[in-house]
Amino acid sequence: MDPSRPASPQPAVPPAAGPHAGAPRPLLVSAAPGPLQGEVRVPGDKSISHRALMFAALAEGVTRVEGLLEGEDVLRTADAMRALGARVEGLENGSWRVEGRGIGRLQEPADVLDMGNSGTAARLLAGILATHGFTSVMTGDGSLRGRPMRRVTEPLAATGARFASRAGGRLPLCIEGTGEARPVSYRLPVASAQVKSAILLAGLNARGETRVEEPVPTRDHTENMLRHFGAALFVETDAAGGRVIRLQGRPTLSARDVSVPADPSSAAFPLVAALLVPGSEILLRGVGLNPSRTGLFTTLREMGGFLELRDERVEGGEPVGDLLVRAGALRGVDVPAARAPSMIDEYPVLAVACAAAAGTSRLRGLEELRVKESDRLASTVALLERNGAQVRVDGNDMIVEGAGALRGGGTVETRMDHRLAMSAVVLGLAAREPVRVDDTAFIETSFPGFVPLMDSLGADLGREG
Ligand SMILES: O=C(O)C1=C[C@@H](OP(=O)(O)O)[C@@H](O)[C@H](O)C1
Ligand SMILES: C=C(OP(=O)(O)O)C(=O)O
Repeated sequence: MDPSRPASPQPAVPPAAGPHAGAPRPLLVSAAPGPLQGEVRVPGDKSISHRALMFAALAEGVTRVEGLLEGEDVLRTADAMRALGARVEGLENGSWRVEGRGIGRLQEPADVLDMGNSGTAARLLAGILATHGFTSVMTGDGSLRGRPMRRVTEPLAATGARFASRAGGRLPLCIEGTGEARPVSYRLPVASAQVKSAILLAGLNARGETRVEEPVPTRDHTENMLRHFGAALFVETDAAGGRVIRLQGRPTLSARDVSVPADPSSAAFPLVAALLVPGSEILLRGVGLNPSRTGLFTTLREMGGFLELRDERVEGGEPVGDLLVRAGALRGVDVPAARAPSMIDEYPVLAVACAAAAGTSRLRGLEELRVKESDRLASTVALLERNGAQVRVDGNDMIVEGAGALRGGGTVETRMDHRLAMSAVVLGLAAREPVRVDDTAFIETSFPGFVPLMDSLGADLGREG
């Protein structure tokens, strides 16, 4: 349903000003000097962090958020909520204080809202802005300006909001919001938590019931957090696993404290590195285990990976646990398409694990990878091919011929894509020959402190500059 992306993910116009407008940060990654060992906690969950700031800004009262991801993507959301009149302050150690304004009471921003590299920030915010009675303009960096926005503007237009964008529905986007919004009823044509969330956020300031039907379940952090802040939200699940979500419009959201678990999508990188670097054993603490996010863990176990959950508990309404990972031989795997939403951001690093495994892997139903920070189907194929692995695309499936070992030796183009950059680092740590990564700067969008964290486990990155 989205207009096709340009063949090249290169920006049509220069990147917006921001940390990534600077010089690229290349890295040469050699095989880890020894086993990876130690205990770490990866940064806070990106999806939950964006939502915590947005809901807190729409709530009445003061919300404290603990463990917020202080990555570039989430800081863009913090800036946007400030520009809309909420008081958002970073305290110390990942603790944040947000003084909300209440639903429908955000103020017109004085300038263009720059959402940087973040699809989640842009799409969820579009939902909020659609049902506020002022006009705003949103842009992003060269990657985000290439990503489809019609998937949210089309359903949101049913509220009465109006949108004007660049050709193909791309940013910059002008949003003429309405304070008298009609509620939307929509069946998602694509499995996207961002689209679902944009509609629900718009529904907060619409009179009556907003209804979203998702044939394939996607991450449910928006639903959980809406309930946590006091909205009346009802979810029905059908026999095939599809869901219908109904939200009563114009609730009063009340400030509530939020505790953000460690991001399972970030944990994926040290996790796969530890499986692949011989002799490794690491413990990943406090990892989010919401079942809508754990597809990678299931898949790696099916490949024979040693992943042991310890001390499973509930923190801030989300299941979390410590994950013990031990290196060992992996075998190829067939990943069903229905699992894709629960591990959508983990395919590049899973593909690295598949290339190192023995036997063929088939990763099915990956059409959504084409519209991420880069065309991740193409960029993951290039990552593997440049480093001596055999891989091909068949329709929307990726087929990786695992050789039982990684050669390396390639230069990886990361294409403004943090997950590609981190997957390339993991590949380099487990390969025979060093891997050159053209730019690691974008890692800051989701995983600040990635290089020092990997070094604390013994990766010894950047030895050769
Ligand atoms: O809702 C969210 O927080 C996210 C949803 C996913 O995107 P889609 O909704 O496009 O699948 C995911 O790729 C992204 O990193 C975060
Ligand atoms: C796809 C991703 O994020 P977003 O859509 O928020 O840019 C990601 O983090 O892998």
